[in-house]
Amino acid sequence: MAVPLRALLCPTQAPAHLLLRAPARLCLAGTQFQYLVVEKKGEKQNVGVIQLNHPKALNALCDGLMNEMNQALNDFEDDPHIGAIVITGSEKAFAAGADIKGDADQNFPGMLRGQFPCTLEQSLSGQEASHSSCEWIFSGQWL
Ligand SMILES: C/C=C/C(=O)SCCNC(=O)CCNC(=O)[C@H](O)C(C)(C)COP(=O)(O)OP(=O)(O)OC[C@H]1O[C@@H](n2cnc3c(N)ncnc32)[C@H](O)[C@@H]1OP(=O)(O)O
Repeated sequence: MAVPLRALLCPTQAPAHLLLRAPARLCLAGTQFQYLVVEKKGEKQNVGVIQLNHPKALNALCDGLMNEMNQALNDFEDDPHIGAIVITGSEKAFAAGADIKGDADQNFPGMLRGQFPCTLEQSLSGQEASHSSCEWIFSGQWL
């Protein structure tokens, strides 16, 4: 017996109109995101939105967040349906910069000398070098 596709994707008893209107919250490539909310938005579902989601620490860029960001960016870049990627923050802050609590042995001069674990920067510069068809949009500002 054929199984409806929606039953495979959303095996819940929620009413159909809720299933259709619910945002497409993603676990890209099976990844569970702890520090990000990752969604496809837009009429054509072709805008990848990555929201930093560690508001208790003002979205400080800890290793976990940066690794997840790298994963989400790569997954969107590999998705031929995505034409733009938006990176946004929380209500209070976009991001408070490097995680100065998690990396207790880090200090500002050290970070500036290049010890900052900036996988995002690596990812962005890598994408620039590739033939990416995505536009990048950052929403918000650093504190
Ligand atoms: C190469 C790159 C280098 C860099 O990025 S250097 C920059 C590093 N960032 C900073 O130095 C900013 C440090 N944070 C602050 O100065 C202040 O925050 C703000 C002015 C941004 C905001 O102040 P307020 O509105 O009073 O918030 P709050 O109570 O200080 O912070 C709320 C919670 O967020 C945690 N937090 C804030 N910034 C960071 C951070 N950068 N790394 C880790 N945690 C951070 C705090 O500790 C606290 O949490 P809790 O309530 O549990 O104590």
